Amino acid sequence: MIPVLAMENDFVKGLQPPMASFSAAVTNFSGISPSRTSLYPRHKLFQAQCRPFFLSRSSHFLLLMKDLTLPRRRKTPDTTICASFTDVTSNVALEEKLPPKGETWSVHKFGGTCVGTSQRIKNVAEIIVKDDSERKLVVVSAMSKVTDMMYALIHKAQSRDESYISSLDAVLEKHSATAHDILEGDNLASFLSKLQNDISNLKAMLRAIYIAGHATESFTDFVVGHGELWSAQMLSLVIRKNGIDCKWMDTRDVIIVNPSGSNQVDPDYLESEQRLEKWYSLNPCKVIIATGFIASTPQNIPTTLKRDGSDFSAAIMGALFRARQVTIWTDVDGVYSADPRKVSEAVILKTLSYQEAWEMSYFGANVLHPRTIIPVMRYGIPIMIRNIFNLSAPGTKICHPSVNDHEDIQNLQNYVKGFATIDNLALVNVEGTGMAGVPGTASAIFGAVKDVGANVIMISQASSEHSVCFAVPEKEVKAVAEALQSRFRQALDNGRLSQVAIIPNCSILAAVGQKMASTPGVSASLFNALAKANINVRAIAQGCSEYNITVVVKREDCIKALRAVHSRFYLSRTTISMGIIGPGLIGSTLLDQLRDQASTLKEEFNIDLRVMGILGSKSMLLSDAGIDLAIWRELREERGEAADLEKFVQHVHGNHFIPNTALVDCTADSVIAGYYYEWLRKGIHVVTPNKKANSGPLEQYLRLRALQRQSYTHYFYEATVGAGLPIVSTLRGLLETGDRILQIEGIFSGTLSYIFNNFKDGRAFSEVVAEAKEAGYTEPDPRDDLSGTDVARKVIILARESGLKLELSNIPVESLVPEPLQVCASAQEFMQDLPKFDQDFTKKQEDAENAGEVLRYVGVVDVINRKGVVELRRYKKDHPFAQLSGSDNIIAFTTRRYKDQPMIVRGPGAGAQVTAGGIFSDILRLASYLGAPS
Ligand SMILES: NC(=O)C1=CN([C@@H]2O[C@H](COP(=O)(O)OP(=O)(O)OC[C@H]3O[C@@H](n4cnc5c(N)ncnc54)[C@H](OP(=O)(O)O)[C@@H]3O)[C@@H](O)[C@H]2O)C=CC1
Ligand SMILES: N[C@@H](CC=O)C(=O)O
Ligand code: NA
Repeated sequence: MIPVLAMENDFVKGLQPPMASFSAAVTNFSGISPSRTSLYPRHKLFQAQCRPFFLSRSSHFLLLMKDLTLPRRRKTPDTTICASFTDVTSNVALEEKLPPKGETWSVHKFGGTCVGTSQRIKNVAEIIVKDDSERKLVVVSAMSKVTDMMYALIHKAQSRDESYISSLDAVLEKHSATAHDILEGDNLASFLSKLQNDISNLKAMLRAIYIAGHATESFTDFVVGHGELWSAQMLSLVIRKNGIDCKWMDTRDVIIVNPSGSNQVDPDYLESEQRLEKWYSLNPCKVIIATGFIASTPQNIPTTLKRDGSDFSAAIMGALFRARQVTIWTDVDGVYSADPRKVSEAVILKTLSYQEAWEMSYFGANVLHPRTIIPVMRYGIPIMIRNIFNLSAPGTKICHPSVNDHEDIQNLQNYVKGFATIDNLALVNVEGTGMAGVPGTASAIFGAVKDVGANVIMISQASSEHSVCFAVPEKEVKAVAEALQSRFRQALDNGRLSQVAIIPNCSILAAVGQKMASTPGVSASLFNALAKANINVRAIAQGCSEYNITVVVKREDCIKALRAVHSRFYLSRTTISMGIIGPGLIGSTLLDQLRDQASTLKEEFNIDLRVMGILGSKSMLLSDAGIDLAIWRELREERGEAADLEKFVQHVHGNHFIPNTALVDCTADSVIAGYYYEWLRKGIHVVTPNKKANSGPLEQYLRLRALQRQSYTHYFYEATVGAGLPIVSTLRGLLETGDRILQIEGIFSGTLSYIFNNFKDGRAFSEVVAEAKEAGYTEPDPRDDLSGTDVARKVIILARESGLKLELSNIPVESLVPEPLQVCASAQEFMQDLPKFDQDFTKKQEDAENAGEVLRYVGVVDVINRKGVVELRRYKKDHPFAQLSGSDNIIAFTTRRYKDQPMIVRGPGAGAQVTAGGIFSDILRLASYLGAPS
């Protein structure tokens, strides 16, 4: 029995060749006789030429027939027609060899890019060969671009473009070159011969299409499916070369589908299963390389699985084999929580439920097409999305959610998996009092929409029933509006409907997640994030499916909205947008420390610090996603712009996607310090080593601290005293736990400590000062250290912290700056002239030395007497203050609890590393206040 399967009726346009000749031609060729004799009785077949154009177990034949009865003036289809047949009669006695029961099969699908080059085909083979733990069915797509090339052949042929011939040569060349790269000997020869044969058949078929000026759907499907046939054969030969028991499968022999609506097909599982059993009985093996994308109709006409066909093939095979797992190999690490081109923080999702994957793909995320999920979902077979170019990435697993997935209510990511958007939409709002309580209104509205063939993407109706609002693609909205105007003309005229309004330029933002909609707080967080980003929501829809909340926003707001909601659910609560002001010695050291520690903080503590801007006195560098701190200096050189404090602050804080902002002031500038109040009021946290704010005018200081206490905005300044030493925090700890400070006495200047620790053995004072400056201990202007001002500032900071209301001017300070140098115009001039006074300092030092004492520059906060003092004192050599070295600070807290023995903190109190470390630990303190784990 030979059913004639593919006589293309529309192609031959009613042409009816005499069956006798037709039949004879077929019989002649293959020794098989057609069963239907009623075909083409009116026409005379002039010439029939049959040859197999693809040989598999089902042989397809190409029949070129010249029909003499066609009127001469008709150019198309001229005198040649085509038909394809499938021989399903050669009923070879089948041994019942089914895919072995009890054996685990896994299904793998490799897309076009995975088999795009010879090397990639080898890589795929390696992945398959390496793991022999289970039997595998491997679905392959055509090599990348080949399917497009094949469609182009059809297009060219039917548009009578002769270049289809050279394009076909290119197809041949591509596959032949690949085969030469990966195959050898008999394998190569047999593949090339099949390839050559296919190409000459295709040439004949394309010629027919060229003549006809038309290609039917099944002809097209037949031609385009060749890419898969060739890639599957090549891959199977490479795998067999590795000694693996491997066969290739033309899935047109196995997967049977029925057309189901526009550009869709439904698999016939029962029939496919039977065909698989038959196929396997003839081809038992451990590894099957199957063609993706192509299938047959129940009448054995070649067809395709349409869009995303190879994924669908894999899913169908997964279901037919009851596979342990279906792995879709692609070129991305998995499914992202949002489009990574729009949201740089998008993350790869570890798991998705089938429904979530479904929803995400509906909204355009690069996930499996919903229909590819259905076959495997039925059997609960997990789908893995893996990156063939990054085998270390675990990928995304699509499966039934585990019961534990929803236990952790705190972790909102369990509820909202991802976000997706659809652009170019318009909202239609049908409004009027006449709609309420009138059955059939919705039906009339959507009936009118259906009549113009528009696709309704989202619907929302308030329970007051006064308006129905829905979204349609922008390009369809005009027709929809006209249809509604016409359908409701009367209602609009008599006022039952007040308007049919169109809101153009809209986008949909969808949040997708299992149980999201039924979990308290999730939608609140979503809308809160949108509100914070100042995004107006035009319409809302939440299906009862609970997997999706959809909002409509203005198109220009869409990416901003997407980023805002994504950050809300995916960024750590301790993501901080930071602006570093003053990339001098301390600021640049801090940036380098941040660079070195950022990934550890993110991975281990979930603290995500993003430097969004660096501001110097002349130039600044801004970034939207965070400056690459490995190259911040180069970037500043290349892309720096003129410094603008207002723009800088707006940039760092104006980013709605990052929940927290911190400005880190590493200048010594009192003007910058003057902004702290305003920043704190805006909710910007401030961290600084700059002493100017806390030692400035008392009133300003008190205002600042009062604001800090009232708000949840934080202000940290540990490095202002003792650099990285825990001085401010120690004092706070004492005070907050109810201790009473009596006195704080210490060496507060790293510079002066260094100078007096090293000013001995006949060394010149000026030389040691230069050393301290060089070591980075001094203030930007070293006179601030030598004058005692810097120490006085520290004394004031601690005094105020202890509750004393003192001004800087209340602290008597013994300056070490020689009187004549107090008027020097610059720090440089001061350093130049300082040697002139070396003798005076040497004298002081020798006097102390002769008395068995050392010079130490100390500061004292006398809390009992509510005063402070800064002076050069002499201490016996066995005094703790005499034991210091380097830039050591030493601070003794005498308190009610530490009265007999003061609490002492000692260690290096100046220098770039320790100071930047102190600022860094303030930043981390801020992160922990914001909720970072301890
Ligand atoms: N050195 C130390 O051991 C310690 C220092 N500190 C404090 O750290 C701070 C920084 O000191 P250090 O790094 O040594 O000083 P530097 O002079 O090396 O750096 C100061 C930086 O601030 C920048 N700057 C100054 N004014 C402004 C402004 N208005 N806007 C933007 N940027 C400005 C400067 O920019 P530009 O270069 O363009 O002029 C420079 O980059 C000081 O407040 C100091 O008291 C605290 C504890 C210890
Ligand atoms: N210049 C200061 C630096 C720290 O505040 C010092 O020397 O202590
Ligand atoms: Na400190």
